[in-house]
Amino acid sequence: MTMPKVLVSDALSETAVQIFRDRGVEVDFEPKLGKDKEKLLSVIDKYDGLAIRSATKATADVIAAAKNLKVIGRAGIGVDNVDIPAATAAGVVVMNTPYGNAITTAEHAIAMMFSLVRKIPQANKSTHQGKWEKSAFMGAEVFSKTLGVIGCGNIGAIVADRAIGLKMRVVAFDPFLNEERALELGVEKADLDTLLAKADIVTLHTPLTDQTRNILSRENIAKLKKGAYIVNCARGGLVDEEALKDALDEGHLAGAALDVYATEPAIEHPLFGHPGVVATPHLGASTTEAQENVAIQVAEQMSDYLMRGAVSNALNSPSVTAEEAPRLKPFIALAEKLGLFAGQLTQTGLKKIEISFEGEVASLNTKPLTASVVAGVLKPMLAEVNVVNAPVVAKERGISVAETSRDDADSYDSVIRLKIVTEKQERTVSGTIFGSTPRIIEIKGVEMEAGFASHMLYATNEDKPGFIGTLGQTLGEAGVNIATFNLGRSGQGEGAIALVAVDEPLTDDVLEKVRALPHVKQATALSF
Ligand SMILES: NC(=O)C1=CN([C@@H]2O[C@H](COP(=O)(O)OP(=O)(O)OC[C@H]3O[C@@H](n4cnc5c(N)ncnc54)[C@H](O)[C@@H]3O)[C@@H](O)[C@H]2O)C=CC1
Ligand SMILES: O=C(O)C(=O)COP(=O)(O)O
Repeated sequence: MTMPKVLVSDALSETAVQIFRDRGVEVDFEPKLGKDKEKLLSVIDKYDGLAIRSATKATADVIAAAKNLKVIGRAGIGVDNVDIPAATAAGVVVMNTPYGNAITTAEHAIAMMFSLVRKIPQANKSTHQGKWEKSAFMGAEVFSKTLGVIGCGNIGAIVADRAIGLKMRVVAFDPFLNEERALELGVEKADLDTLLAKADIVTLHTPLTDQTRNILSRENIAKLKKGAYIVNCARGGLVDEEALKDALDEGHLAGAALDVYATEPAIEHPLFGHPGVVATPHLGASTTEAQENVAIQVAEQMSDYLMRGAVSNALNSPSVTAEEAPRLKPFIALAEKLGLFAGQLTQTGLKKIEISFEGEVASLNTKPLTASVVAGVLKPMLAEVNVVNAPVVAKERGISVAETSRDDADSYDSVIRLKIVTEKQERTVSGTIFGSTPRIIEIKGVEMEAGFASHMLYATNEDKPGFIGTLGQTLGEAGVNIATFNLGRSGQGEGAIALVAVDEPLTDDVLEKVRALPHVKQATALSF
């Protein structure tokens, strides 16, 4: 195996570099490269992995140029700088490092809140200038004030906890926050309008998505109490910056503390220089501790994926632990091959893919197996499909995917059964693992015992004497060498199946000759 190669294109802690190397991954550490889009585009095709923070924009054109890319690792939480649909379509796993910088970012939000209400940055500047403007910096207490937390996930919950420690009241708006969790955190769960009406200080902690973009719109800013404050240590796009400026200018808001901006790096900004604004340059995650955490985590996760196939904290692919990966490997190969088998026989009108995991395989993590089956089924029809995007592609095309499991697998240790339902018919195929090799054990209800080969002939015929001879002769005359020949039938004289492994691809000409043989119902060339 050649060593996979990773580009670190943002200012990650160098600890990451050592971890990559220790785990057998080659690494180029270019902490400023991500800011130079042209350069990134020109080198990215050399890499299997890309490790980033927020400065590198992994846009669709970068992903398209990254011909060998398998994984993007975000040493941090927000992935709004990664085009996840484009990555998914290209089969690139996108992972982040949740939790690693959450405490640090929550602490920054609390620090920003105090900076805001006690005017610390302004007072600091004035005092350094020798002005001693004691009366100019009258502040406000946070004690018994209401903090409105928009987005009460990892960071929001830590902010709420710290605020409660400061004896603040906390109101939280988060559609995914249930009553039990709210009770556990000691926060009041509210809808957005209630939060806006009650909060003395609002702090934002949602990801930037289509649903959250502009969540503090002009209209919602107007709903805040007069004299309220806004703290934004999440993403710039969550707040209407123009409306925020107007609200500050009009005195509707008392101040805003901003760590993040709609466009970054923010060199110029309508709010810079505003007396009511405290600004930091996206420092939320910038502590030694947090950067150490996220660098270690991203390097471990990316190495585990590139070296062992383990997937953790992926945003577009099911998780596979490092322990599971080697056990899953042969079943992933079987799942994909069964899918390919069915997919190559299915031309149109695919409606449903049913997968049954039986025996030991049912106790494994079957999500990646299901994704592999679906990718296999769709691949002959859609060249762009891969294990990462297969579930999404199936959904987009209205193909339902159903998965069942059962502990028992009759006379095998493990069986994967696949049923394809099209507008016209149903087709089944099942397989198992012998040693670590995938084998077919059933096709259309007919018991078989066959391996997969690069090139195969699949024929259905009437079970009549002479078929094997004529088929062998036809292939022989065409110069096609038979590697293995497997036959099965549902009963004497009934429908029969031939699965023949051949040494080279079958031409249309040969297939036509096979189809013309007596008793042959259909013949298809398969490749695996
Ligand atoms: N300033 C900085 O340096 C940093 C900023 N961040 C930002 O903070 C964000 C939050 O991080 P975590 O708390 O770790 O993420 P998380 O996923 O644990 O929490 C996000 C919460 O937002 C909620 N949410 C989603 N849509 C919502 C909506 N429409 N309205 C209200 N709530 C909604 C979710 O239910 C979830 O509970 C990240 O996505 C990132 O953008 C994170 C780290 C550092
Ligand atoms: O983790 C996040 O979401 C952050 O915003 C941190 O960004 P950074 O890695 O400091 O560029």
